[in-house]
Amino acid sequence: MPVTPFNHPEKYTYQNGFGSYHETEAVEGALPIGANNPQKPRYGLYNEKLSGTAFTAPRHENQQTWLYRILPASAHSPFEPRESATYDLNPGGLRDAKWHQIPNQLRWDPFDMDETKDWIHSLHLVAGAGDPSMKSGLGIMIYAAGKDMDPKAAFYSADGDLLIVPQHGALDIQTELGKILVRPNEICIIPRGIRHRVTLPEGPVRGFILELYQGHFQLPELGPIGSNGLANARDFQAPVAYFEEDTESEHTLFAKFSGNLFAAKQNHTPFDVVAWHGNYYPYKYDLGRFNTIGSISYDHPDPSIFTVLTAQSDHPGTAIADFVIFPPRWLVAEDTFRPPWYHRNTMSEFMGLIHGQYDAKTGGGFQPAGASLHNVMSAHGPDASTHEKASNADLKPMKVGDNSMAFMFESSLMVGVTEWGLKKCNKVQTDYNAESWEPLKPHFKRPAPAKIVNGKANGTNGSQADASQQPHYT
Ligand SMILES: O=C(O)Cc1cc(O)ccc1O
Ligand SMILES: [Fe+2]
Repeated sequence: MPVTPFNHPEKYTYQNGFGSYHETEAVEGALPIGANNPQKPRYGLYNEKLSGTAFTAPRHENQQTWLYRILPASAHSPFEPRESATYDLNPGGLRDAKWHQIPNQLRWDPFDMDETKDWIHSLHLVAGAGDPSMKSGLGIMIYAAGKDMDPKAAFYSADGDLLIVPQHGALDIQTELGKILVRPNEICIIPRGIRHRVTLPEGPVRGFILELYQGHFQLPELGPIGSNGLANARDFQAPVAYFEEDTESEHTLFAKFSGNLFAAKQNHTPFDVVAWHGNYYPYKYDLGRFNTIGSISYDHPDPSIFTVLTAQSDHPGTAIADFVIFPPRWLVAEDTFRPPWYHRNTMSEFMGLIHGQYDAKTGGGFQPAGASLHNVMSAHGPDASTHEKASNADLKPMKVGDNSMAFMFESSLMVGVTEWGLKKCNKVQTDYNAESWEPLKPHFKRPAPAKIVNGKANGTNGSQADASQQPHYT
């Protein structure tokens, strides 16, 4: 049987654990013992440190990795601007990527595939907040590509950590620290600065990216849930060291720096790390492993119970970005309107659909590869057809989201939309409100007049007055 990317015994090998200190060597003995930067590293390698946090970041936040490589990352020509007339992922608005702050609920039809693009050129900034040059905020991008990156090219973003959410097609990501294969229903994080090359072993790809301009993702606190649940630490996978040996041919190193593209030349492969140890590395996670927790009595809980990863602001519990999923799950709540409630939020909510159907939007307008944005205090909730179904449903235990996966990038920041996201992509639905909420009918029926005295039923505090109105469970 020929060795393909999918049956090669060693091509995708991972080490498990979130935030773990990992060490890995592709050549036995390449990792120094009891030291980080020996005078003469084994096998003539160079020592190099990659810092993902300030040197003096507190120990529990500190992230760095030591690399043992054939040539240092600095061995390249000066960077030159590339595609400066067209490439713009800069939210500062050099050309057309300025944030438009608008209160409208927005929804996008599925974003198009674009088979003419490679990974680097496939990125489109749709929305976000803040500024990578200030290391503040986040960017939300769409990618759609059909071409492998050049075999002699590598790319990194200096702007932030890339949380990649594939919607279609597999990404074979060769990173400096090893190889990762990511498919839809999995996610991958490539931290700031890590050089990578993306090829497409199963054809065209499309998906979503949250670029975190500040901080790093962590697992959410579990509180009373206890020591297991939601995304379990052992299910996060980091690659093992894997290197190429090419110190002759010309390579191009692309950098996204403050949203602009630059390129430099070097006459050796950037993927020459023979061994590494540390806690700053790319990793992947299979969303199918999420341990979903929900109400087993009554009421619809906050969606924070579905948080996979969170990047906290300086105010604990308030996120710059939460990555939340809506996986297949059982709904059993009694006397409950089971879909999400009608809602206004001080946080902004950008949602996307990977596949299937989202339980708050059964009207058909929220489609796989499509997205929606409910910004700070923009009112939203189930569409009219969902409300109609859910308020009359027989409340048997019911599985929702079978073969489905929606997600949310939730942020405490007001999220602006770029010119591309608003206009150029040509995907914004004009009938979102008209289809979703404007058809909602009033169902209010005033109780018999005798019961109302000064706005209070029977002259007492209305809400608790009539115990027969309260739910009771047997
Ligand atoms: O708006 C949405 O669909 C996301 C969402 C889901 C949920 O279960 C509760 C609140 C919420 O904002
Ligand atoms: Fe919401």
